[in-house]
Amino acid sequence: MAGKIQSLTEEERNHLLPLLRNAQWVEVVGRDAIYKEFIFKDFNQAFGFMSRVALQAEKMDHHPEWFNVYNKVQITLSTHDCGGLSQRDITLATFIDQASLM
Ligand SMILES: C[C@H](O)[C@H](O)[C@H]1CNC2=NC(N)=NC(=O)C2=N1
Repeated sequence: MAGKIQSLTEEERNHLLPLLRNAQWVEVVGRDAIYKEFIFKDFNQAFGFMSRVALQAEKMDHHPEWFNVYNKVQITLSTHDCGGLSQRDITLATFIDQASLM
């Protein structure tokens, strides 16, 4: 349905993962996924952010695993269709970082 999605190559990882780490994304232990925690002023700010991400996720047909309590949003990104990180996770992570600044 979603077509063939390629896992990131070693070369792509060597290039991209340092950039993600600079933006406070971390590699999940024991799983090919990335994780970041966002803290906002209050629930309204957190949920506004989640709404922006949700609309983009639907557009991309690529969805975050996330957990929210009040002003905190914890996000894990991975591509189920390839069992690990793909370019889609990088694209969504980049969008998420922009959306968190709005
Ligand atoms: C059927 C549907 O297109 C797929 O299940 C999509 C939906 N959203 C998805 N989100 C994520 N994170 N990974 C996927 O592989 C994925 N696949």
